[in-house]
Amino acid sequence: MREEGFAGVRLERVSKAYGPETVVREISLAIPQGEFFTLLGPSGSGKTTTLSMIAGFTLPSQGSIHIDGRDATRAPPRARGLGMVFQNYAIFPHLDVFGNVAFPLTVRKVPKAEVARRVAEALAMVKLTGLEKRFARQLSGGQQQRVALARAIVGQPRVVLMDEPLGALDKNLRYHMQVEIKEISRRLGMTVVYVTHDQEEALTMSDRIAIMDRGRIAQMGPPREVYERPESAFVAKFLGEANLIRARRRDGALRGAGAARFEVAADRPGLAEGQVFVRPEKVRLLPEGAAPAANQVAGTVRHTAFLGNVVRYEVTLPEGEVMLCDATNASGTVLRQPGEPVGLAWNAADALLLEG
Ligand SMILES: Nc1ncnc2c1ncn2[C@@H]1O[C@H](COP(=O)(O)OP(=O)(O)OP(=O)(O)O)[C@@H](O)[C@H]1O
Repeated sequence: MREEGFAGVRLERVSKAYGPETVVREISLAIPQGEFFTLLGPSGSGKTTTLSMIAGFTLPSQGSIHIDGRDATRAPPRARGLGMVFQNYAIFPHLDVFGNVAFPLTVRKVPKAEVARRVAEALAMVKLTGLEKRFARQLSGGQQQRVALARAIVGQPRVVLMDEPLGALDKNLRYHMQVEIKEISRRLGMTVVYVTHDQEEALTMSDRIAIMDRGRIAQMGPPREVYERPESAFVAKFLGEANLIRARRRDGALRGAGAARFEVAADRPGLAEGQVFVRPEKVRLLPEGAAPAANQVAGTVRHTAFLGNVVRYEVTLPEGEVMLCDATNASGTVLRQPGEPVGLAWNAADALLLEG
């Protein structure tokens, strides 16, 4: 049954329980055709289970799944028309590169000449032309991963599912493959549902990210939005380093860290106390100690770490809280030493008040 108006992948209040344990709770989402959508979350948060329900390997306990306008909730995996790439490549050891990539076509009995043409195209796309006769054991990890990718796209599926496909690769190759996967998916206009626990990977590749926490979607949005505008301390901390400074409302103003006054973007006057969130790269070191202006705190350098492009300062605030400040390593910057008093400042536009 085709639904009006929505190509892509849609989940409607999907849950999965194993015995008494519910591991995915009422997830609803709509991934439009052509979107690169990532499920990001800590281990055990339900990412793989969700992807597996979209793939058809796991049946939802409740809810429905729609692919390309059709109710696919109970359709067998092969009827869903999806491409898939999983961790550890899982390319067939008894087939050469050509055989591996041709596999989805040969099982569908596609004519030989067309198989040859489409395999050649897919291999060109992942830059493996010339390696058709090699077997898995004669390929590097990255090359095996490309074979898996070529196999997933050779049937020209509209939707491709990927579960930690780059998990086994080293950092450089990982980055290279991230760019390549993103580029290929854009060129082919594919919808990609991607699972990772690597926040940098999610930020780099995705059009939208859903951050999962114990079977639920904690927040969903474009990378920049979820990074800069987290709605909870969980999301703030999961997506990189976050300062979360305790604050209470007194006489209409937010105060904390030695009575410093805080101003935030989009204040929530109904919240009597909470945590002020600001990313370390938005925090500046003041030339002298803190002046009595809003969003300035006085502290003592506890530790410094040279990270190459930035110097990370850990600064202890009056009540013992620790704040991180990533100062750019511009030439001529004088490093502050542990034990030195410093002031820290940030803009209200870069700060949020979160519950908790
Ligand atoms: N077949 C199963 N039977 C019982 N429990 C399961 C089964 N599969 C998964 N679970 C549980 O469901 C929860 C979610 O698992 P899932 O694999 O979806 O998490 P994940 O976010 O993908 O984690 P990871 O990043 O470690 O792969 C976990 O607590 C897991 O133990």
